[in-house]
Amino acid sequence: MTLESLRSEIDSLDDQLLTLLNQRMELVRKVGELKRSTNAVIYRPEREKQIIDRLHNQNNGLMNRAAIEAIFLEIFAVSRNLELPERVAFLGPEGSFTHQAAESRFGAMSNYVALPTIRSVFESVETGRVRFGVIPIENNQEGIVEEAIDLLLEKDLSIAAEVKIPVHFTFATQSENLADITHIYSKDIAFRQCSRFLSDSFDGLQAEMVPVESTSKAAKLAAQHPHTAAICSHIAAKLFDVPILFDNIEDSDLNRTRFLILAKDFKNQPSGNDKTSIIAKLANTESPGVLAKFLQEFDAQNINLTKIESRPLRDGATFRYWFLIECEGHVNEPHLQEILKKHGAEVKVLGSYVQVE
Ligand SMILES: O=C(O)C(=O)Cc1ccccc1
Repeated sequence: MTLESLRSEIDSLDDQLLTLLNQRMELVRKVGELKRSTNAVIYRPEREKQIIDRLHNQNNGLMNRAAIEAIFLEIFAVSRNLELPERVAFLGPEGSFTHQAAESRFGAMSNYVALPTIRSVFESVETGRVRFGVIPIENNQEGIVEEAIDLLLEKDLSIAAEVKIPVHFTFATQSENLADITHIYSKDIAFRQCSRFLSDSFDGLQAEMVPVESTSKAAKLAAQHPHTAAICSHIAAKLFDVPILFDNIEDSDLNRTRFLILAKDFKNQPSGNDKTSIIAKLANTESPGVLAKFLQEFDAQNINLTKIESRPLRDGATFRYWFLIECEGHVNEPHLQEILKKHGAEVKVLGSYVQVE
């Protein structure tokens, strides 16, 4: 086959793809009309998972699961945005890891709003200025983002989905010499994930670590101030035009961060592979065994717990805590309902959503 004929075959396949995509959009539009008449939600992560699973299982071509997922998530996002452009807020500025997490879910066509703090993302979802908000929640090497966990208690939002992405850090600065750097900007959890690089490179030097709201804010600052540096994403360093001195400075190359997609009053249908996040404010935790008995109820119902985090209740001068608990399964399942019914107002479900590997 000549190059010419291969190209013309590709062109003809592209024509067919375009026709098929337009037909698909038509059908999605009809689904949208039906949904609007019943006020149902347009974003359905569990339905998207079902479609990707089905395509992956029947696939016998060159495309692997990641490729199928990348292309179809974009098709889903384009379909939803033709219906009703979704406004999605994220912890900005542009180029943050949260921005990457948001784009990996909502595609290139959504209407993005970069906000300066995690709190402002919660508030814009709360007030309805945006439909979805994306925030970082924890890192697999360094643990939780405290501010995000505390806001889950303070605000009344639901978790619609989780996203996990690998995180690699770049050291960017206008200085040619490390000894000239007076300040290094980054997000607190990013400093923790690069501690070995920092102690090896800045031992004996004077640089001050300055925590700021996000790593892309750090890049923006490093672009404005010559004798400073940022620990940020490669994308943010490029975006704000800060020269890159080192890439991949994280302590662990298995570094991953988990993000949550927040929405107001959002409920997913069961997908068959779900996770549920619960806030537990247990009464009488001064008495022995209250927390232990609560956790045993999950064991008794054969429910696997995947996370427990305690955070201060901040009710006066006491040392009392609330717990963020995550378990496998969907809130509609009877064994989880048993526990929830028993505890009434002590527990609040933040959401059941597709569990991501
Ligand atoms: O600061 C950012 O870019 C964020 O999105 C938060 C964050 C920081 C460090 C690792 C992953 C996410």
